[in-house]
Amino acid sequence: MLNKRTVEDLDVRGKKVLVRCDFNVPMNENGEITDDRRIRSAIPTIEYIINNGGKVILMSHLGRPKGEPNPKYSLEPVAKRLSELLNKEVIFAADDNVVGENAKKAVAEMKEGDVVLLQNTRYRKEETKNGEEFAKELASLADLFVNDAFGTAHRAHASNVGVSQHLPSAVGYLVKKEIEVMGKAMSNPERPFVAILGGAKVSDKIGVIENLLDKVDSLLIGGGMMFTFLKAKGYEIGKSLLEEDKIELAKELMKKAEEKGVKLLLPVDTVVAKEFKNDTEFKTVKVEEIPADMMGLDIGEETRKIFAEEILKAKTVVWNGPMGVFEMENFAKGTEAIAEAMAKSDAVTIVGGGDSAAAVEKTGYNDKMTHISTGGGASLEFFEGKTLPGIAAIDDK
Ligand SMILES: Nc1ncnc2c1ncn2[C@@H]1O[C@H](COP(=O)(O)OP(=O)(O)O)[C@@H](O)[C@H]1O
Ligand SMILES: O=C(OP(=O)(O)O)[C@H](O)COP(=O)(O)O
Repeated sequence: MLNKRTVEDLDVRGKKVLVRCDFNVPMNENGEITDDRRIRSAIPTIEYIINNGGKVILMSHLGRPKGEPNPKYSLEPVAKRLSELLNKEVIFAADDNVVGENAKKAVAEMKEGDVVLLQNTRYRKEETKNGEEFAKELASLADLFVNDAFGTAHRAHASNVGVSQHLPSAVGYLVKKEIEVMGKAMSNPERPFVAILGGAKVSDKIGVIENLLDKVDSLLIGGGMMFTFLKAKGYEIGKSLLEEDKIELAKELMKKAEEKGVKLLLPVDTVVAKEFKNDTEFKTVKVEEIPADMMGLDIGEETRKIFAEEILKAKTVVWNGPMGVFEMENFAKGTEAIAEAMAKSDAVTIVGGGDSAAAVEKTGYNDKMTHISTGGGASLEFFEGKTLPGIAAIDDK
């Protein structure tokens, strides 16, 4: 059980409550939100504070704008969507400095039940460095702090960890639910236990494999993650995604898997494309035969079968990271096949991550999963058994 104060332990009436959410939602090239699960998941905490006479000041990051204001990463579309979902006005305090004149004025004018959303916290370079000054600026806006950003709980940044040091703090309903549901599933997982890793954040996530090897029976690797491993095996991977400085680590991990008797399955075939777009020349090739001028954007048909068989034998399955560039129809089949196999299996099935959750939603198999987590990297680190800094920083009960 989570030994942290929750929003219900705070007296929010008449108070300004700063709430850290993870509104890092997938968007298309037109800046439209393609999956609003992370926004919907924040509603219970926001409504609790509104209904109990508090003032809600929301903050989040979106994407990786590298410490500079960039309209591409503005939270304005999130403010609009949230306003529709809450059926009330969400005041968007658009400040390039995050805590600037607009934000201060909007907060000063708040009445009980009002909701203000600050601009993307990653517009400030101090955010990802957990800068003390920025944390104090954020804290100065409010009386209380609630962390409900489960998807960001594996980061120690100013807007989750830093700010918590300057205000009485609690976790929100989403963080509580995620920890309780996944904690239960992971406390004594039924075996075989299969983990599936893919996606594009290769250097961020390859590190979790070491600890996962102590927990799982099989590890299936697809998505952008697969090519660093294939390169480590000595294959040519053409123009596919590669983390050059992780090749050695990939070699060590394959060796460790063998020593520990964990089945580490890599794709045997891949869908390669001329360009990173849907309407381009593409074909399926064996992983030994990736052409130099093409890039792998999905797992192939043979791999889908092998992975599905492994999933159907499992009693517990955790998955983070799409198997291919599922946003493009021609490269979505691998991801669909994994979702389908998980939906058919009678195992405990947990999917995590902003894009993975969106991918599962797109397949329509979302209702067949045991749990869809809002966190990808966060849920992986939780499965590893690591302490999540964003949760550890919150006041104990
Ligand atoms: N082979 C690939 N090459 C490039 N990008 C890929 C590949 N396979 C998957 N991706 C991309 O990975 C992204 C999701 O990765 P990630 O952020 O790690 O997952 P999540 O958000 O679920 O945690 C998707 O946008 C998808 O297009
Ligand atoms: O989308 C997120 O993580 P995820 O892709 O692992 O689910 C979180 O919002 C964290 O974002 P970050 O990986 O840029 O720190």
